[in-house]
Amino acid sequence: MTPDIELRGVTWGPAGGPEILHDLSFQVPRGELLAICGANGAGKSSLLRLIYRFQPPRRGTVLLRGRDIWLMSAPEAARVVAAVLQEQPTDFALTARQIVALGRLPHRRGLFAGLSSPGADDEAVITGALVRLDLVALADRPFGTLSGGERQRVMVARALAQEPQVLVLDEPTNHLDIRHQLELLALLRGTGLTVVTTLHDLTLAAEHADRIIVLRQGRILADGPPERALTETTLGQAFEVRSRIDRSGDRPRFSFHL
Ligand SMILES: Nc1ncnc2c1ncn2[C@@H]1O[C@H](COP(=O)(O)OP(=O)(O)OP(=O)(O)O)[C@@H](O)[C@H]1O
Repeated sequence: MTPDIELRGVTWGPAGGPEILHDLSFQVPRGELLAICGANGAGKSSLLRLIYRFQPPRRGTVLLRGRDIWLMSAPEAARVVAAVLQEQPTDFALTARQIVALGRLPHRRGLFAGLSSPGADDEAVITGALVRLDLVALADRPFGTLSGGERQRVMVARALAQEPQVLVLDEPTNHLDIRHQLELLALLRGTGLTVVTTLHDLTLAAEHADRIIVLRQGRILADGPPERALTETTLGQAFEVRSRIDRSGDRPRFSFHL
């Protein structure tokens, strides 16, 4: 089966700046939950921006379900891939429901598509996303009055309302308390969608990801199931710390030292 995402020899750097991502190649099969881990500045967010069609590679190709993402229109790509980013919208006066409704825009057709109000089908999808993220009681609250964790859940609901096949998330557990972190990862798993997410929390990544790519200075240092990708050696190289992994229990326990 064609992988949902494929990078072929992808290199990226900002215009006029140095190369940040170097010759990356990998595939993400349908339904896989892939976590991208690595130190600050390793290139994780830059990599995600290539996958949700925000920035084109300098060299190489990003394919979405076998098609070059830059040969797709922006709405076409947005019907396949939705992103939950660290930056949140600044239109604080919109209600949670209105923000989630923005997820329907790529599905509207016609000249004034963006201006028309949602139809009955859209409303059902929007309500479904609010229910899944436990936001019904907050649906009519202005976004600006919500807590950081509540806002984060609204952004995930907006992405689900987009009805994508691929979800890309940048540190989605930031701002979430432990219960909501676990719920979010269970929810991501339960969607059956292809998920690519950055995660700083290695315990969460080890427990919930099918596969982990460890990035170091814009290169793939390790790529495989958690127990193969997260080893004392790779973690030592990726984060420049001494690490110990205790695998005696039913889940790995990580400890780190300078
Ligand atoms: N548009 C840009 N212009 C200049 N430098 C950039 C740009 N985007 C990213 N960089 C640089 O590329 C490197 C990788 O950044 P990126 O945000 O991808 O790292 P990251 O792994 O997501 O880090 P963090 O864990 O801190 O979020 C950093 O040194 C960053 O300053």
